[in-house]
Amino acid sequence: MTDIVAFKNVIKRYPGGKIALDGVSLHLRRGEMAFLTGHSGAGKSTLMKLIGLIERPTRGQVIINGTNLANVRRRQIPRYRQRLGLIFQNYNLLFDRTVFDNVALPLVIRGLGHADIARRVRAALDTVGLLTHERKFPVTLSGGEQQRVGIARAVVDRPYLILADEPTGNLDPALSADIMRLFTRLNEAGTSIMIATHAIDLVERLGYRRIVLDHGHLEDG
Ligand SMILES: Nc1ncnc2c1ncn2[C@@H]1O[C@H](COP(=O)(O)OP(=O)(O)OP(=O)(O)O)[C@@H](O)[C@H]1O
Repeated sequence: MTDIVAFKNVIKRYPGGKIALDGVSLHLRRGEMAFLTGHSGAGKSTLMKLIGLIERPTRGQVIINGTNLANVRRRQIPRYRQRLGLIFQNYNLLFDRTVFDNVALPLVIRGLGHADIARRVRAALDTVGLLTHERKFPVTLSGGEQQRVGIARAVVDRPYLILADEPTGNLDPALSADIMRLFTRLNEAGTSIMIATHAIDLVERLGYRRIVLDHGHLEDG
């Protein structure tokens, strides 16, 4: 089983009638990194939401790491999501907690011991280059640093798949390039990654696979 993500003829129709994905079949192989691009409204976020079980497909199958998501019941969703690294444009950090506590959150929820948490949080902060910032509060960090805290939190529990929706949407080109390099390194360390982005120039420079959506249809992939 080499696919980490498999979509089989997936249709997503929102209440109200909008068809956001119209018969999408795609595969992301274990260890692969790919960029999801396409015009605004093409269906990128919808595709990500189906993987994150934030939405369910109207028809078709979504199979993640060998699990058909149709078989994941509502009460099992938090546990399912624990092994995904979800990264968003607006970082979703807790501003009343330190960098360390933000990154530690998934491990605290999972009930790990203090020593284990400290070791893993520091390893994740080291990966994103923020080891010296662990006692700071997010508000004192730049946008790029805040996004790196979000990435550290997403990778701290060793996800098998990182899903990033517009991770550089609020960053200038230099910081965006930094964040993309960070994803490249995480991928080289073995994590499968899918990144939805409008930053076509960056994607082209990096030379990874592009999955292109156009009005809910797949162009390539
Ligand atoms: N909850 C919803 N209810 C109804 N329609 C929705 C909902 N979410 C998205 N849509 C519609 O589905 C289509 C695809 O939206 P989606 O957010 O997946 O696109 P996108 O490619 O991520 O766009 P963007 O690049 O602007 O974020 C759009 O027409 C959008 O208006």
